[in-house]
Amino acid sequence: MCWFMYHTQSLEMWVMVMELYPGFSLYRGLYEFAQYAQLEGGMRWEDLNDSENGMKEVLIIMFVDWLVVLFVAYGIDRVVSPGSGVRRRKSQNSQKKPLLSFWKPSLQSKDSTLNVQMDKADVNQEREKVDQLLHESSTSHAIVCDNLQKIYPESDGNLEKLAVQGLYLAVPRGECFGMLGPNGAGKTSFINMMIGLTKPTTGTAFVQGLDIRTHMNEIYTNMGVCPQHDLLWETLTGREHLLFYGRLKNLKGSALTQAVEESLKSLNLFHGGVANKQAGKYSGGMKRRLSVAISLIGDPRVVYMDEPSTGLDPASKNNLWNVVKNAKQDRAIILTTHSMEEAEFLCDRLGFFVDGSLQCIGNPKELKARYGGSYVFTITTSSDQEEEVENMVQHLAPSASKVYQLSGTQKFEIPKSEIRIADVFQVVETAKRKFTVFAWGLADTNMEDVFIKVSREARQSNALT
Ligand SMILES: Nc1ncnc2c1ncn2[C@@H]1O[C@H](COP(=O)(O)OP(=O)(O)OP(=O)(O)O)[C@@H](O)[C@H]1O
Repeated sequence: MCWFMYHTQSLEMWVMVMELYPGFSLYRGLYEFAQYAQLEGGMRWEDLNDSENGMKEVLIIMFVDWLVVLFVAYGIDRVVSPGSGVRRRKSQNSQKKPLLSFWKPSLQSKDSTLNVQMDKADVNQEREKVDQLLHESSTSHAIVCDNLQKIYPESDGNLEKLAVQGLYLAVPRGECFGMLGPNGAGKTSFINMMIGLTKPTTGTAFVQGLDIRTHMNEIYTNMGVCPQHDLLWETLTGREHLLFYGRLKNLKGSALTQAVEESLKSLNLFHGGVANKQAGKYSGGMKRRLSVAISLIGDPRVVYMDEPSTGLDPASKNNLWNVVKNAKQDRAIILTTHSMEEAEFLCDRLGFFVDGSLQCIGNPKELKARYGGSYVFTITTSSDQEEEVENMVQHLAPSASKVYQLSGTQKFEIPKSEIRIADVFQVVETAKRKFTVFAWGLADTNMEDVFIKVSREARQSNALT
């Protein structure tokens, strides 16, 4: 290499070519620096013009190299990263551009087509709605989730966890959307992404047209949250909490005072000096009501409530439901709950989540009709009569299936198409003449049956795949 340096004049062209390799040009530059280091003052700017050292060429070549590598890396990134590629293709193909520039399809919206299970017509329909909304200027939907996904990385011996899988969801203003699902289904993980506590692994969501990945600060001014666990200051009173959060939402003066007083009254925190008591001295139910009041203060357009009625007595629960029902008039509410009664009472639409993915979506009536094409027949006799009862039910409806049996109590699902209610009465009356029937009942499918059915089917299909 050094020999080469001494003979640069004759081999100038070759050296220039070799300098196109960044490693060589770096070596050449360092070599020249080293030569000048022996002189007094080292290398100066004017020395760049010295044709003897070739430093000027080295710098030009390095700059050109940097530019070329930059563009090559960008190109490779566009080709290798699927999301970017999709986005480019999409914008080329798209005739209609979204008016809101940030309402663009997220990185993986098309690539995940294969992941969508084609048999979930309602879930697919929701996805199509999201796709359509993303290409329109419509702001009718306060919340739009575009292939939202959360993966918790492997840590402390725990395996990687896919908590939310490619979720597509559009919630319009004026709707209360209920997220239902067994423990660990991913409901809280979803809410945590929506409120900015965690970042989505892929995909995104738009709240009032603002991207949760980049515009969370703007979103906060229009968002209310009732977290799963109350986040309250022990030493502040209920009123002080509401004044604090009201100010954060830009309420001032009489508007703030009025909003706080109304909020305290509506959630039964006003009378008996409760409003001026420190939150640390509140009961669990009072804390919960204060959390709900905080989530609604300042008239936020979007509210998330994670199991808001946990720990409330029946009267407080009823009161809370009325507050939420009134509150949803002009805002989008996403609510998670384990109470099917609450879900049915409050929510316009329900989504069932199992293992992080949306299994079905629709209004409570639709879901019951879809998953509940059967009656639930329950009968209690002595254990000795179980077989006879089973035969009787099989005779009544050959497709009936037993779902539960314990000490003489049996539960059957009977397809609605196979029986008339009058027939069931007749069969039971006949049975009563033969043996003792302690109790019996015939019920239409309720949301709990839907919940159990959806969870069971999803888990079975997950186990198969
Ligand atoms: N920080 C975390 N790191 C790793 N895994 C997590 C983390 N948080 C949640 N999980 C896992 O992600 C899955 C979803 O949890 P999540 O709390 O979202 O469920 P959930 O539906 O809200 O449950 P619940 O109804 O019990 O509140 C669970 O398996 C949970 O163990």
